[in-house]
Amino acid sequence: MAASRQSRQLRFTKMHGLGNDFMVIDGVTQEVQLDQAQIRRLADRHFGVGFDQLLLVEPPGRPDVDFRYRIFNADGGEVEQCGNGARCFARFVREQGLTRKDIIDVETNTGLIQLSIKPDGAVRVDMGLPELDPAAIPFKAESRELSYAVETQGQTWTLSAVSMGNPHAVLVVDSVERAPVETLGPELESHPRFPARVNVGFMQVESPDRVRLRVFERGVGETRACGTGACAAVVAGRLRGLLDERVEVLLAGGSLIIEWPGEGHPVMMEGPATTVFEGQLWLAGSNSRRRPRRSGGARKK
Ligand SMILES: N[C@H](CCC[C@H](N)C(=O)O)C(=O)O
Repeated sequence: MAASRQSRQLRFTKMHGLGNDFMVIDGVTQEVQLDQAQIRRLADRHFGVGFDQLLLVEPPGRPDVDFRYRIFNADGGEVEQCGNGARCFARFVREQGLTRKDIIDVETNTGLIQLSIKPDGAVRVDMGLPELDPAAIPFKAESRELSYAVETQGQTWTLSAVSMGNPHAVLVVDSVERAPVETLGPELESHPRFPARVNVGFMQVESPDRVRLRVFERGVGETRACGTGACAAVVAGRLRGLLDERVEVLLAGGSLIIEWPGEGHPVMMEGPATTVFEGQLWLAGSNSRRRPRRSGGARKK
């Protein structure tokens, strides 16, 4: 029977990690059904809420984790990982009373990550092992190299290719201010050698323990910060012998601490997560059952 179309409400929280901003939705106590077109409209900074990514918190799909966490870019596409989002996720599930844990195990589309909420409110994330095999990034290359020559705009660009669950191209530049982010970013984002498209990082090495980074994100454009981009940049820089094990990554929205001992070890990321406001969405849609709220929070009529 065709469900009657009536508006339905969805609670959400607006958050950011160093200015990379998110709409976070609790899909544990609410039933969430959003299609790509709805996500794109919600991402619009004039007709919707406005965000770089939408983060959807879901119940775990396996007994050894606390939650599942899904990520959608502003263009509506679901992606594998989001570093700044992971930190905001940790803060969100605590603030919403969905957990009381300080160490949270989370399932994402590319595997498990572990989030640790520190007493000062910073969140430390084990982002897992970087992937450097071109086929797994994915990136079209004959063999694995420290860097690759990629042709576009009639020029040859030298870049590293790294996956943190999501694909990243990293270019070393003399100055992030002068880097061709607006033109080269979109060219490389959809370059045919990256079959799943790619996030494009422009890294200026100030010293072995401090870099500046701008990222043109897949499915979004340039963001104020990119957590997986910071991880990928440090991996690329270390492999090229430019960086120490612990690096401060300076982004437009602030700085992250990234630590990577080397191959065979996970990349650790530490940084802030900020809650900005809570809101209520009115969505035209079919009847929907609201999942019973967890104990202790009967909704007032
Ligand atoms: N645009 C990315 C997802 C978000 C990554 C970024 N916001 C982060 O903090 O890691 C991609 O398409 O893979």
